[in-house]
Amino acid sequence: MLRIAIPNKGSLSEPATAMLHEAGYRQRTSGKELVITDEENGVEFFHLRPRDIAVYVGSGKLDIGITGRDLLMDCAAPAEEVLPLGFSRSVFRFAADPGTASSVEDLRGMTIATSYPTVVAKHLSDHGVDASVVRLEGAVETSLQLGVAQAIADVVETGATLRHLGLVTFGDPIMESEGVVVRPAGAKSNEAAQRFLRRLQSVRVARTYVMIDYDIRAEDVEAAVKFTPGLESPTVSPLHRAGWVAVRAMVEADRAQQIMDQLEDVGAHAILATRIHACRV
Ligand SMILES: Nc1ncnc2c1ncn2[C@@H]1O[C@H](COP(=O)(O)OP(=O)(O)OP(=O)(O)O)[C@@H](O)[C@H]1O
Ligand SMILES: O=P(O)(O)OC[C@H]1O[C@H](OP(=O)(O)OP(=O)(O)O)[C@H](O)[C@@H]1O
Ligand SMILES: [Mg+2]
Repeated sequence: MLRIAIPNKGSLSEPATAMLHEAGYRQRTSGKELVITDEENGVEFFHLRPRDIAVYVGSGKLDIGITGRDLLMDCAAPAEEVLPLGFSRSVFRFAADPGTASSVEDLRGMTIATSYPTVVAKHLSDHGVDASVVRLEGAVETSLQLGVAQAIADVVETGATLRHLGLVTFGDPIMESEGVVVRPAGAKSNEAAQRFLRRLQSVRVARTYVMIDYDIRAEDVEAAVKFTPGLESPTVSPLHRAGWVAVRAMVEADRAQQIMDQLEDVGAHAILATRIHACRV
């Protein structure tokens, strides 16, 4: 059985579970189930704290984990990212009261509060900045008001928390993160692990593309397929109505509306965009 760690709570939990469900794996029905066996797929899921996942995987106790790239970096366990998953995206940044600092160099001699002390210490040392790092579990922004630190380094998703407190970010982003699949560093590839990765990859592709179908006069098809070249080549089939064809091709979901406008302009009719539930390409 493939033993896989998945986040039991927090920002990663719900999107990770949704992706695994789409990939055809049985998921827990109650938040209290900590270990789930999916006999049919030969997989056992362990619901663990996101911060602990790379530690378990790095120690070799579990074969695979889903966690955040920033959490992986912060725990410094011998685990490595093998597949980015595209959800729980965030940017990790310095922030402070306006006027405190404008670059990482300005932090020399200051105290920085963060829940990711390893990531911050490495960034400071990479920039040759000598500063203190205080580790806090959460609500890191409040440490400024309470005088525990002069600056913070924290996850910024929408920026609403910082705006609410009148804080500003400064310096280059420390890192960009998203949900990732991790394996023990240097782990040998095996068929079960590869199959799991292929399934998740197929969900990513299915989410990235939509299927576009349209009807068009045969003489206009060359103009239209320029906008819908497909992954290999679009499917063009004859229609019962003489002189007309139907075209089918995958396009990037975030460009679908723009492409539909272009297809209309070259004479396409009955243009449909359909979500792809699963795919192997
Ligand atoms: N708004 C956000 N707040 C916190 N983490 C976020 C956010 N958006 C994305 N993430 C990512 O989620 C992971 C952190 O998840 P984690 O469960 O440890 O913290 P959390 O979602 O803040 O939950 P909690 O604060 O309840 O522990 C990191 O990889 C982080 O980059
Ligand atoms: O940019 P935003 O969309 O405002 O999101 C970022 C905020 O969300 C997280 O806090 P969380 O709510 O997880 O509380 P915590 O600090 O206790 O972890 C993070 O630590 C920031 O404070
Ligand atoms: Mg949090």
